[in-house]
Amino acid sequence: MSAPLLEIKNISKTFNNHSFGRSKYLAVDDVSFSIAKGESVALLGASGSGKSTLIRMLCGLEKIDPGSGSISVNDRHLYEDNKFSPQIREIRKTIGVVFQQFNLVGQLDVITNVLIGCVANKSLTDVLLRRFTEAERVAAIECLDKVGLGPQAYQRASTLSGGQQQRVAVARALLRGSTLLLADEPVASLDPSSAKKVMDVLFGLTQDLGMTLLVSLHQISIAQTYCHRALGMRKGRMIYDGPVADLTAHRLQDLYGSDAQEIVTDSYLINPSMSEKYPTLLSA
Ligand SMILES: Nc1ncnc2c1ncn2[C@@H]1O[C@H](COP(=O)(O)OP(=O)(O)OP(=O)(O)O)[C@@H](O)[C@H]1O
Repeated sequence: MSAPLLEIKNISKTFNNHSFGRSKYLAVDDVSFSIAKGESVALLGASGSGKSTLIRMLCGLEKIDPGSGSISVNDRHLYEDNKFSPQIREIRKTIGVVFQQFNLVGQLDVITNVLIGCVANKSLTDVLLRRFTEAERVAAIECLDKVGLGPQAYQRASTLSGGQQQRVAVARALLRGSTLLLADEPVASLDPSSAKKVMDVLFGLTQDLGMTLLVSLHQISIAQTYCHRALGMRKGRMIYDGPVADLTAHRLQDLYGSDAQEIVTDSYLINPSMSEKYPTLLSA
């Protein structure tokens, strides 16, 4: 296997839980894993298991607990001496993030939403006045073409479907030159057909452009269709790291507890062939 693009060692995240006096809540508990360049990996786990917190830590939106470990992307560390590395802006440029919420400015056209992705290289005034060079516009259209949205470049973002808006978010990551894509439940609020288009784009990019993908998902069938490997979280701990094909009914029970039945039934609606893999869960 090639050298890891993303390497995580023993990271933890503790939140102050204000609802219960001064108690602390360990949302991510001593997690370690690595992902090689070009891999597509599914991040699975029940609601509240820590997937979003982990993704937010990997892109530097959430700080890891002091002294709890390390995160490196392409051999560059996000943290040095418990602080963000001086190179954090450069490292962040190599990481594209797609969230469940579309995060586009609905009143702006699609191309401007993509160009906002190069904001790190421009002054705020240039961005607000939409002062982009011809070369930047051409590059943005190329990225939109890669996600199948070139013809929609001058349409208002608010007129796009949810799945199209997710693909604009992917085009934005492409324009930034990101080599690592982190997607946090990117298809959770989409119908099956739009979800398929978004996953086709995410997976196609890892195949065609050698990008690396970590995607959190609720539907096992989507993980099985697009990813060879899965990471599984339960109560903040990483309890599974292996082939998606080896996620037996027993392992799903470990991951999802009493929700395993519901997760498999939801996936079955998208992919009826699940009945062959999980007959016991589906007939329960
Ligand atoms: N800012 C915060 N302050 C306090 N607790 C938090 C905060 N963010 C997350 N948590 C808690 O950490 C735990 C993990 O949350 P997280 O959102 O990472 O789970 P998840 O696996 O992504 O869930 P879902 O699939 O529902 O999005 C939850 O119990 C959540 O309430």
